[in-house]
Amino acid sequence: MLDDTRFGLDRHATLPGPLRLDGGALLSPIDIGYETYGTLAPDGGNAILVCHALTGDQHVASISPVTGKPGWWTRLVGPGKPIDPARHFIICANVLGGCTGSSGPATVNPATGKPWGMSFPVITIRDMVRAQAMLLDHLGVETLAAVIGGSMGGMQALSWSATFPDRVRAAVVIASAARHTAQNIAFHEVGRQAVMADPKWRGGDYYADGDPPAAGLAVARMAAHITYLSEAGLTEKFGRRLQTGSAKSFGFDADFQVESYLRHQGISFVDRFDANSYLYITRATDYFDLAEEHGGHLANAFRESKARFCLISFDTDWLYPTSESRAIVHALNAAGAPVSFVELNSPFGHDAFLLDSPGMNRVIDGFLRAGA
Ligand SMILES: CC(=O)SCCNC(=O)CCNC(=O)[C@H](O)C(C)(C)COP(=O)(O)OP(=O)(O)OC[C@H]1O[C@@H](n2cnc3c(N)ncnc32)[C@H](O)[C@@H]1OP(=O)(O)O
Ligand SMILES: N[C@@H](CCO)C(=O)O
Repeated sequence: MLDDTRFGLDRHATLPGPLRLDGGALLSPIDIGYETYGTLAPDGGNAILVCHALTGDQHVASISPVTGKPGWWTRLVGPGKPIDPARHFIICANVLGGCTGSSGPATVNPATGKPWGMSFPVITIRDMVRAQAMLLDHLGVETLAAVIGGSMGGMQALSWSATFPDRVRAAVVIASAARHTAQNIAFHEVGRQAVMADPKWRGGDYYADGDPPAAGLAVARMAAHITYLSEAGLTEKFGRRLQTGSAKSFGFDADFQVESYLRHQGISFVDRFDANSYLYITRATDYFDLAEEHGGHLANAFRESKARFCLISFDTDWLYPTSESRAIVHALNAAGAPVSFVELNSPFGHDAFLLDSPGMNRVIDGFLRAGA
C-alpha cells in the first residue's frame, strides 16, 4: 500500500512492457514520468487520474522543475480544491511520446543507445492510455474513482472509459472532442510543417549538438496558440494597441502588442518542449477518432462503460466547440451511460479550462462528491 502524504512527489517508473502500440510496434521498456499527491485509501477507492493536454506535463499542482512555475492546474488540484490530496490519491503522468520523463523521441532507444528521434514509433491516444494503465498496475491502483482531463486530456479520459470500462467509475471531459476535425488536423499540420521546414530539424536528428529547431517550433506554437484563444479575448487583451511607448515602425518589428505576445508564447515554449515530441503528440490527437475505433458508431465506445460522465465545454472555444461535446453526450445517451453536461460562459476560448473558472470548479466538485 502506498503511503505518500507528501504533496507532489515527482516519480519515475521503468515498466518492463512490452506495450503493443496501435501502429503495430512493440515498445519495451516504457519509461513514465509521473507525480502523485495524497494517499491511496485502504480500499483503493479514491484514485483520480489527471490527464494533461497537448503540451502539459505531470507537474499538475507542484512547481515545474522545467519552468520554475506552479503547476498548470493548481486552480483545480490542491488542498481545499475539488481534487484534494486530503481526500484523493491523485496521479498525473507525462504522456507516452512526451518530453518530461516518459518514453518519447528524445529518450534513448535501448537498442541503439541513441535518442529515438523520428524512429520512435507513431503513437495514439489509446497507446498513451494503455501506458497509463501499466503505470496504475505498477502503483497497485485497480480502479479509478475518476479520470479527468481538458483538451487532449479529455480525449484520454474518453479513451480510458472505452478501453478499460471496468476500471473507470467516473470520467470528466472538458473542452474536448471524440475526434479531430479537418480544421483541427489542418492547424496541426501547419505547426508540423513549420518544425520540419526549420533547417535545424535535420530529420529529427538534432539532439547530439543541442541545437534544436527552435525557430520552427516557436512558429508552430504561435499558430497553435491563436487557436487556444478567442477573438473577443484577444481584442479585450490587446486590441490594435501598439507596444507601450512605440510608434509604428513601418517595418516588421513587433509593433502590435499581440505580435509581441505571440512571439513571447513561441519563444518561451521552445524552452520547455521538444520539437519531435510536438510532432508525435499532435499526430496522436489527429489520429484520434473514437467512433472509428468502434465500428463507426460513437455510442459503441461506451456500451461496456460503468462510468458516470461529466462533460464541460466553453462557449468561446472554437477549437473543440460545444457541438463536439454535444455529440459525445448524444452518444452517451444512446449507450445508456449517465451523463451531466454544461456549457460555461468564458471570454477566454479553448484555454479557459486552464484559467480561473469558478463555474468549472463548482461543477467538477459537485460531480466528484456525488460519486464519493
Ligand atoms: C494543459 C496542460 O496540460 S499544460 C499546458 C498549458 N500551458 C500552456 O499552454 C502554457 C502557455 N499557455 C498560456 O500561457 C495560456 O494562455 C494560459 C491559459 C495557460 C495562461 O493564460 P494567462 O494567464 O491569461 O496568460 P497569458 O496568455 O496572458 O500569457 C502571459 C504571458 O504573456 C506575456 N505577455 C503578455 N502580454 C505580452 C506582450 N504584449 N508582449 C510580450 N509578452 C506578453 C506575459 O509577460 C506572460 O509571460 P510569462 O508567461 O513568461 O510570465
Ligand atoms: N494550451 C494547452 C491546451 C491545448 O489544447 C496546451 O498547450 O496543452
